[in-house]
This record gives sequence, structure tokens and C-alpha cells, in this order.
Amino acid sequence: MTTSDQILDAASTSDRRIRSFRAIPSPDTLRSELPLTARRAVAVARDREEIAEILAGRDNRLLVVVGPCSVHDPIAAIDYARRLAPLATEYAGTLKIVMRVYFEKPRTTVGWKGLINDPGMDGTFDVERGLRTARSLLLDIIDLGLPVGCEFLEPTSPQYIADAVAWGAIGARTTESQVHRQLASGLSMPVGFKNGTDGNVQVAVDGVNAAAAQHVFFGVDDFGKGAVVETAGNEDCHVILRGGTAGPNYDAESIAEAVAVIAKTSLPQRVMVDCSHANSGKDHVRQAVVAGEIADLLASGNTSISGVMLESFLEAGAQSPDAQPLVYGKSVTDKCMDWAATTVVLARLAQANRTITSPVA
Ligand SMILES: O=C[C@H](O)[C@H](O)COP(=O)(O)O
Ligand SMILES: C=C(OP(=O)(O)O)C(=O)O
Repeated sequence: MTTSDQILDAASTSDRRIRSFRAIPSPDTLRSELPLTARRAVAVARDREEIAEILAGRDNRLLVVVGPCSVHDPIAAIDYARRLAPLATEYAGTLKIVMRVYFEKPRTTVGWKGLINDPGMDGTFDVERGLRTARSLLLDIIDLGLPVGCEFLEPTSPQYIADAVAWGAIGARTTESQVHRQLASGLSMPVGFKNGTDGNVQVAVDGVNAAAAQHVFFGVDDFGKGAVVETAGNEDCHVILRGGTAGPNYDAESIAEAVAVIAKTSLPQRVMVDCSHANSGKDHVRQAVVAGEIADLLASGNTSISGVMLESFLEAGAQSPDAQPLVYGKSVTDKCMDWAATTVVLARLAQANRTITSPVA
């Protein structure tokens, strides 16, 4: 070893802040272990197609993405899905109900990052178990007849679960990220882009347009090997209004302003409204009020609203992920409406949209 080699070795510039690498199964391994199966694939493909038709305005039903802010307990999530599935069937003529099954949480600073990242919520970060639990839960929910919607946060996690997902989201904190726009350009389902946390709608419109384009970027293949990924572009993306630091943006005027921004592009002039987050001030009681106002807009003939998002679980409100014991069916991230409030809101949205008949129902 030369002196300069010794100096380099002692002061290696590589991985100075990496504490460890842990291997996980490849996407192909997990998908083989928990196969989608042809029957479920037919359901996912049909649901994606119906959602795309709604977003484009060719199907007059309202897309409703409803479910917990985050999944932390698969048993409670299935319990919720069992209650939601009959309502999805009952309202199928006016609402296309998708269960929100979010496994990856973007944080403002730090906090629990979701079931895939830390399924035990105990800092053990058993990502392999998280991926397996997440995939298995998605398959079980599809078997109940419900389409599922997920936010995609890690650039490679979709390869483990996306074949089972009918609708995807890019969150407010990542809507401006090139990595996430590239990711969406290769996803097989319609994807909603949230407006920025500051309320900026243009960044969501830019995200939708960027995702519609073809991209070439770094990734991993289905066998976990580094790869250059080339995508075809995703033409089924749309904007989600979630409010911002300056306040909500779900009122008729804000929706019209957002549509005016979209109108400068060739995208369908429609938006999904997130009744939670900055549109409700993260107040689950207020969320039902927001949904009611959206129902009124729909009933008055507003055609700019393609969908709504609702954060709902079995119990109202939220608890700390560190709570001992945890309350069953209660959110460990943002506050959710409880099941009773959710049924009222869904009935109201269905009633508001009833005058419109669906070609697909
Ligand atoms: O939807 C969930 C939260 O709003 C989002 O993950 C940010 O949460 P935080 O501000 O508590 O980190
Ligand atoms: C994190 C979420 O929302 P936003 O990106 O709008 O904050 C969410 O929907 O879970």
C-alpha cells in the first residue's frame, strides 16, 4: 500500500453516513410468493379503466377515494374494507368507490413513515415484513371486490405492489419532484398529483404534464438489479386540490381557478378534491362539512369535480403511534372521520350525483 492509498483508506469518502445495507427480496420474488392471479388482474384492469373514464369526463360517476390516512393494522383495515365493500356496490351507479390503502407516509419533518417502512411501529424497520404485509392486504381487499388506491413515495416500492393498485397518488411534498413525476410516467394506473403544501396548483399541473411524457431514469428491474428504466408516459394523471398554507381551495371559486390553470394545457378540465389535509385544517369533523359543500356543488351541476378524497377509519380522530395500548381502528397519522360519519357523507355524495346516469353502472 502506498502512502496515498493509506491516507485514502483512513479517510474513505464513501458511505460515511451509511450505517448498514440490508437485503430484501426482489419484486419478482414477492410477486411470485403472493401472486395477483388472473381473476384479480381482470378486476384491477377494469377498475383502472373505469377510473380513467371518470377522470376524463366520459363516465359521469364521482370517483371517491376513501379510507384511513394510513394503514397500521391490517386486521382493522380488512374490517374497514368489509364495511365499505357493500356501500361500493350499493352506490355503484353514481360513485366509483376506491379504498384508500396508504402504506407510505411522507412526513413534514420526521415521524412514522408507514407500514412498509416500519410495520411494527417500533423502530425495527422490518421492511421485508412490511412489503409482504402490504401486498397480502391489497390482495385480500381486492378479493372483497374493492379497488385500492395508494400513495407512492419510495421510487422502487411500486414494483412490489403496483400490479394490485387501481389508482395512485403523488403527495403534496413530492408533487414537484422529478423522481416522482418520472415514476408516475411509468405507473400502470391513473395517478393524482396533489397541489403543493403552499397551495400552488401549477406544480400539480406541471406534475401531471411531466408524467404524461416519456422518461428515461435510474431504477431497478424486477429482479432487484440496477437498470435504466424507459417509460411510455401516463396520460391518466390528474390534479388533486388539498388546500395549502394560505387555506382551503375546495370552494367553487378555487376550483374554477384551478381549472383555468389546467385549461392552458390539453388535460381534462377537472379536479379531485381532497376533503382532508389543508382543506379541513386536518379536522375530521370539518372534513364532513367540506364533503357536504362538495356534494352541494355537484348537486348544483358543477362538472369540474371528478372525484373526492376522504380520510376515514373505524374510530374518529387520531392517536399517537406510540400509544399503549393502541385504540383499535383509530388513525395513527392524520385525524379521520369515523365509520358512522363516513356512511352519511357517502350517502350524501351519492344523492348529489344521482341525477347523473352512468354508462358503466
Ligand atoms: O397525510 C398525512 C400527513 O398529513 C402527512 O403525512 C404529513 O404529516 P406530518 O406533518 O404529521 O409529518
Ligand atoms: C400525505 C397526504 O396528503 P398530502 O400530500 O396532501 O399532505 C395523504 O393524502 O396522505
